[in-house]
Amino acid sequence: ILGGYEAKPHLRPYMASLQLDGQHICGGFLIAEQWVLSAAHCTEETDGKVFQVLLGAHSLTEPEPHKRLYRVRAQIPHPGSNIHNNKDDLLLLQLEEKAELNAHVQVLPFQREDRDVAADTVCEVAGWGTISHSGHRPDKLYQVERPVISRDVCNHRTRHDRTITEKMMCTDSRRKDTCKGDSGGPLVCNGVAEGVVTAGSRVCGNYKKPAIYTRIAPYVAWIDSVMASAAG
Ligand SMILES: O=C(O)c1[nH]c2ccc(F)cc2c1NC(=O)[C@H]1C[C@@H]1c1ccccc1
Repeated sequence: ILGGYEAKPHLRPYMASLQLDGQHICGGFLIAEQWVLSAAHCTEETDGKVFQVLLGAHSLTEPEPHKRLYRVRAQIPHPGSNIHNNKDDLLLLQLEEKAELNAHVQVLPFQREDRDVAADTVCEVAGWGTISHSGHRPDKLYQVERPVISRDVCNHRTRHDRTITEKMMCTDSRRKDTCKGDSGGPLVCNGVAEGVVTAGSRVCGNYKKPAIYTRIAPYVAWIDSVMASAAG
């Protein structure tokens, strides 16, 4: 998160850190007791290794009550996701067991109505991604507020030049922005997850390259069917 600030501990009890060998790789969030939603690109370069999911954390390293690392039973990338573009950049992770819900571990509702969030709506995004252009990796969760920008503005040839589909949305990236390591986390507007930070490599904090999110509402049928089919 660039240009943001340290989050109040445990006010975002849905936040997940996807880890490999104890290292934060991407964000994610709890959408059901046994399911985390993240970004499919985060599984590239992991050569088939399965993530572990840290829930209930504020600090990545310090011992905290209710902080717990969960094993993952299944990782299901959206079938349309691929390494060449940001399309269908979603990943569902089924935890080995139902997460123990408490004040620090909670599910975040996601938008089920497929309608664009109005431009200028101020949403919030949090993560353990880089907090400086030099790539400093924080130990604590950071957050920032960002206004939604219209798809037409985001698709301008000087911005993302017609690559933003109706299944994506954008936020202004002038100074305050998401960055590497924040991918997979939720864009929260009025308390509801509307988007997932895309994990394609992207410059951060440059107003010419707005942040891109996969909108969740267009994928409700896929999410529900995967969760229903794998129900324990
Ligand atoms: O965050 C992303 O956009 C992104 N997209 C990817 C694609 C493949 C892939 F193998 C990884 C990623 C990845 N995450 C990262 O590189 C994480 C490791 C780096 C990081 C940054 C800040 C703080 C902690 C750790």
